[in-house]
Amino acid sequence: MVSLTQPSAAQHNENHKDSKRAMIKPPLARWQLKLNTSLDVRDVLTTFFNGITTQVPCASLRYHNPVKKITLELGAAKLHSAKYGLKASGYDLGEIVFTRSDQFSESDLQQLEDGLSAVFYPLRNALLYKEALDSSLRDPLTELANRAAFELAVKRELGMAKRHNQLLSMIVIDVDHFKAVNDSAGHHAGDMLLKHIAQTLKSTLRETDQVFRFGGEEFVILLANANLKAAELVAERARDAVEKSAINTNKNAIGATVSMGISAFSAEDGRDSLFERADEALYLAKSTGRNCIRTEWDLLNTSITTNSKAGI
Ligand SMILES: Nc1nc2c(ncn2[C@@H]2O[C@H](COP(=O)(O)OP(=O)(O)OP(=O)(O)O)[C@@H](O)[C@H]2O)c(=O)[nH]1
Repeated sequence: MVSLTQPSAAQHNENHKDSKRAMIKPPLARWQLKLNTSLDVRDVLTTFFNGITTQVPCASLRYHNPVKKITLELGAAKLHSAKYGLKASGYDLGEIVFTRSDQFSESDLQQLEDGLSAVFYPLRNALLYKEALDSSLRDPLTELANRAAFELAVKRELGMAKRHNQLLSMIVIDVDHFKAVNDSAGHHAGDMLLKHIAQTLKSTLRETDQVFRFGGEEFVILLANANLKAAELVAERARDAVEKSAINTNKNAIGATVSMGISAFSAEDGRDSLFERADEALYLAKSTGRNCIRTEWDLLNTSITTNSKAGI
């Protein structure tokens, strides 16, 4: 049984509950049938919004789910609103607010409620699917996006960079002498340190920068709209933060340093060439002292033969 709560029923009065409901349900409208054809939250809500506005004219729909951190706005908000909390059998799906210029009548509100009953399960399924998708793209130890997420992101970012002639930089990061941490402090401490490094890296980045656990003790950062110089500044901030931080175990504090290699997108680049140059620069950083940053420019000035370290 779906229950719709109205946390701040802008104008909805409880009396409508007394109004007689039709005993025989009308056949489902075409848009209601379509609700089950997508598992994308925005698609489901867009289908719902387009459908419900054919029955109850609305200027906008705002969906807010604080638990899943989703806020969607369809249309442009107007003065009058009707707000519903979506809850059923243990599921709290957040809230939906409809707005328009003139007040909603009792019969409008009734139709909105009927429509919300139809969208509840399609929306729940889309949220569950998103959750499953998100978890398959997240590394459980560090909670960073994982390698599969990296492959999707790099494809998307390269496409954007090519289409719109935008800048894109890649930073490949490897923890220095990490094997020694495992060997001396144990795997559990190693895991805690990796988790800590992941969070330290993330904390030095902007919301729009993307950091991934590429594998083992390797991370990758993708910086949209950043050239090599800008990426170097970001990398130096992250390197410095890792060097200065440590975790406390029962016995002592354990710290680490990281080495980094950077490449910047150019028109002829694909995923592999961009990654290879960053990876070669990382190898150069490893072979010239560690705890430092090298860029693809540095590769031009060195005669060191590079072997791919992080691999593809
Ligand atoms: N605890 C822990 N260790 C990991 C994990 N993934 C990879 N490792 C370890 O990371 C270590 C990487 O060692 P190496 O590739 O030899 O490199 P390194 O010791 O960091 O040395 P350099 O990269 O040359 O500075 C190995 O001992 C792996 O077992 C993990 O999830 N947890």
